[in-house]
Amino acid sequence: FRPLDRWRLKHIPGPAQLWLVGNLPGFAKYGDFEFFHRLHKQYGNVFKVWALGNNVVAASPELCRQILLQNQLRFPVGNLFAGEMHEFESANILFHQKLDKVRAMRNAWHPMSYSGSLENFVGLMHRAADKAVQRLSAVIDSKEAINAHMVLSAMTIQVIAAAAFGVDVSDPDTVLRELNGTPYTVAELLKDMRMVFKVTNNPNCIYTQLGLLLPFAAPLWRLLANVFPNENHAKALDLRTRLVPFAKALVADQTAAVAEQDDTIKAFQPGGDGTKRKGVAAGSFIDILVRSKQHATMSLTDTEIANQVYLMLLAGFETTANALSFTVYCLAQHPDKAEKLAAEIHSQPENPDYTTLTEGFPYTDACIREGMRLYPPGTIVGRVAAKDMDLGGYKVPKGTNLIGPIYAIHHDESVWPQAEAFLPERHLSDDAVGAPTCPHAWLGFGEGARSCVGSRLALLEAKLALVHLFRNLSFRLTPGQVPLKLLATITLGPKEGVWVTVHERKAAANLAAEP
Ligand code: HEM
Repeated sequence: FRPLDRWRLKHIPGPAQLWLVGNLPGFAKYGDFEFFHRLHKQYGNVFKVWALGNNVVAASPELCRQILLQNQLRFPVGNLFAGEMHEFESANILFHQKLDKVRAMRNAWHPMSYSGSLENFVGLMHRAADKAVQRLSAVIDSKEAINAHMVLSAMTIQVIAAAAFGVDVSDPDTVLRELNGTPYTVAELLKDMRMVFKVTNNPNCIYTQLGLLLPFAAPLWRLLANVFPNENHAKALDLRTRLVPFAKALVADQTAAVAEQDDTIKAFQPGGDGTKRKGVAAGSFIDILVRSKQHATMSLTDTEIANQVYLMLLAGFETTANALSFTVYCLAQHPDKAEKLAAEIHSQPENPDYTTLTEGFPYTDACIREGMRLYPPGTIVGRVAAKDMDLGGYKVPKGTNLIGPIYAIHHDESVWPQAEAFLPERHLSDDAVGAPTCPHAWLGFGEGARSCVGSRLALLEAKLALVHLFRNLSFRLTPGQVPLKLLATITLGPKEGVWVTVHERKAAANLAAEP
């Protein structure tokens, strides 16, 4: 495929490529994160690799930053949906190919990260974290192990559902709306949200692979996917038939409410009684986006708004749950660090407000950053070269796919001394053991004009959850989880969960002393 591109990259080192499948066997054998890590050790900071196209990899912090700051578009991905869903799918910011539209979408996301907006979510996060603590406490001091990853996913899914839709999701039986003549409940919404992640751009789906490999032939893949849908595509379509109309209906309601300047709406009214208007909570993401329509630089269509909300569900819960679970895993392995964390938590008020949370928990922050360094939920970032560029002395032509291998950079001994050790202190001082040898070495949320728009929300939620979890509880890993089995799909997650026994914190010192 694309022999001319291959020829133009022939001066760049890289592993031998097999006919037709290139380096795909390496990805299949190791997973992308580990494969890039190995190639980095073998070929240095710039190398090429063939995975559904030619890619050049920038594997040092400086070069990775260079590709992220100089280029703004990601690789195109074929749109596999037809009709109304085609239009919906085209509004996805991740792989949009028009920069002015991408900027308008990002402008619309920004208010969600303002302190005032985040402050609004703190109460909701406290309640969700309390619930997670209750679920974990149910097995205190019993021999029963619990999958912390499941509990934490349930927590982040609740927070994102409420933050995105402004919907109260505390009662699973609440009917949110009539959709296609049948009631759509909170339980179904949460189930669909879990499914969104599994079926969207699923790398194991043949049509997704074809769309990545040959995006210009998207009409053909679309035709095949719709005439001969495989299981993944059928599920992706099925859940869109509920989530997309649901998001669109809320957008329409809120548009009408904002037009009427009806700021009295405070909560979603399930079913409606004819006198109360349905609506979403003020300050929720839908509300923020709908209000952004009044500004020319942010203006999005209703379909584009619905797609951003849909993406918030996709990007917003699994990533945060994985980051948190990895941090809990590391802390369970290192009781001394967990003690230090608990000491910081006890030095602060029990239910800290937004300002205390952002300013008063440096060690908690450092634990999350260190968990995300060792196990970054986003293992790679991608861009397309906007023009010919010099990358570490190699000429890279315009249009080349560029990859920043976050996991490989985070595990590079020359950048992070004692790279495999869990050392939160390295994020607190330049003199600490294990402090990075160069700036910008931590890339958990990407960098530059396309970096993660949800990073502040994610960090706030993760921090607040740790504060609740480690105030009164401590965790021990059940045997057989070191090293942790990992699963790399769209994100990096724990393959079989993170299984722990749960104990009251006062018992932690004794536990640490146990063999
Ligand atoms: C710990 C949790 C999270 C991690 C590790 C994470 C990681 C990332 C990474 C690595 C990128 C790509 C950045 C780049 O290309 O430079 C990204 C993009 C993005 N993230 Fe996150 N993310 C997290 C949470 C969230 C949350 C909570 C939301 C939404 C509320 C979100 C929404 C997005 C969006 C919309 C983009 C695309 C931005 C664009 O295309 O311009 N993420 N994220």
